[in-house]
Amino acid sequence: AKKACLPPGPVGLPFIGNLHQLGNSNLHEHLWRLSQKHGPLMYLRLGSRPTLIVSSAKMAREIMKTRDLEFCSRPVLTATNKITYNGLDLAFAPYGDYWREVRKICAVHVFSSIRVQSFRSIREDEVSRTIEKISKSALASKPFNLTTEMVSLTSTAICRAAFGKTYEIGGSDTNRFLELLVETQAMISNPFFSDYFPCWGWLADKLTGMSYRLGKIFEEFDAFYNGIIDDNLCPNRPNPEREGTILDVLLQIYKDGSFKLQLTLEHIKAILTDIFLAGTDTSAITVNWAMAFLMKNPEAMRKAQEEVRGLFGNKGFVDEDDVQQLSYLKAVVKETMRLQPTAPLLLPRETTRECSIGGYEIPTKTLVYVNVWAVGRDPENWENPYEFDPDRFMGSSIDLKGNDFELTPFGAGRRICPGIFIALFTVELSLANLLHKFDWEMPSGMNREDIDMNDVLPGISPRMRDDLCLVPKAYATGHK
Ligand code: HEM
Repeated sequence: AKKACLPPGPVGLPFIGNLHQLGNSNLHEHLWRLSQKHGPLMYLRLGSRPTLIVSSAKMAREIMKTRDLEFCSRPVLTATNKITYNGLDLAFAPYGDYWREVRKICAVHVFSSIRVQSFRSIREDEVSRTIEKISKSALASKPFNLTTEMVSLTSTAICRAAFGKTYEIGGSDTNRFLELLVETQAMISNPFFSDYFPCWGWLADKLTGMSYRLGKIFEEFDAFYNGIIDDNLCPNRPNPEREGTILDVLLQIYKDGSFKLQLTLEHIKAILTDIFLAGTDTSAITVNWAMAFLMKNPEAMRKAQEEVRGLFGNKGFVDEDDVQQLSYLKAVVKETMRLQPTAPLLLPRETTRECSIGGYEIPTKTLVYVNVWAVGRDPENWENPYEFDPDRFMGSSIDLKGNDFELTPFGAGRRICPGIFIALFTVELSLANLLHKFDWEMPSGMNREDIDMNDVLPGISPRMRDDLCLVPKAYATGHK
């Protein structure tokens, strides 16, 4: 029989494979360096898991388009499996009938353009409240923490879309819920031994206390959801704020059984967890990276501000219709996501069966990471790849919606991010208003070089270790 030829990769150690070769933070950068030596299809063994790292646009197209069906499952990992009620969600469910059905339900009822539009007023309202807060800070000429504010904005907007205004930030329940989300992000960024050493890993996870912490987080989430669901299902407590929320819509499907798949409350809770985990930090972090790039590139900042002020200088607020005219701003977002994609390795995928690609054999159940951070810096695709230059996208047809494989920060194919439009609306609207209403300066005693974009906290969506604190100066626009 023909001997399977695995893609090249660094030589590993017995037992742990290549685990010891992975740095802790900037994993994407580390893998990029390794792939420069070994090629755009690189094979690693993480403990007992075969792993493929994909680092070129050509190979990304093979994986997410040509061979998407073979590469579109997800690995069952300890942390995500637990918090998604054993994969009853959308993002971490393995490929199969179940995932197809849930994806369909969500495409129609959660992510459709009608639904996304129905939450427009929430986004605009939350952005304008943030702008008011910043205005106060501008009056006092005080530094403003953009990082925490953006997280608060996106979390509040998603909470309102999911549950209604009743559960807005400020209530102690919701604050605890948001803390839980932060703890969960940390949990899913931390590898569990059981993910790589199935025989004894569970014991190690128990000894390190990881299993216990995970169980506690899960119980708290579950209790929070139970409270909200009871409240929603209680006929004696009608509340117009809840109508049309994501939870309301999913509970309707649950009650009238109108889908092929019988939705249970556990499915609903798992889907909500996805929306919170995927939908809050990601958009906030993207705005944060964009502002950091603009601070370091004053010429791009000037152009972006001139555009939005030139077109809407006489308005008090730039709304979502206006944003559609801001082509330079959209180029800034693309350029940000090229150089610093929010999820540099996308979400992990897993092969559904053994297959061959690029002349190599890939075993079934191989863990697959597409390194879009590496693709964004590949001189094959980009001129002066390390330069932040939004102009490269002006007049270019490259979009980030999964059609152009040199720029796929939202993934592509069957597993592409279904929240892409919610995300882009949120990011572009926030950024447009931050630039329209304020000039931004470094706090006294600091200069632009002090913004350290290389020192990042590890995770699916790495973020700068230091919060981005800037001094806003009100720019006189027209009337409200
Ligand atoms: C800037 C913001 C965002 C970025 C960069 C982002 C990126 C991604 C990426 C890279 C994937 C994996 C794609 C793949 O495997 O090919 C993904 C999946 C997903 N995203 Fe997003 N996302 C963002 C915002 C959102 C928002 C706002 C929501 C929901 C409200 C959302 C919900 C999801 C879900 C449910 C999945 C799983 C889809 C599946 O596996 O079928 N995302 N996202």
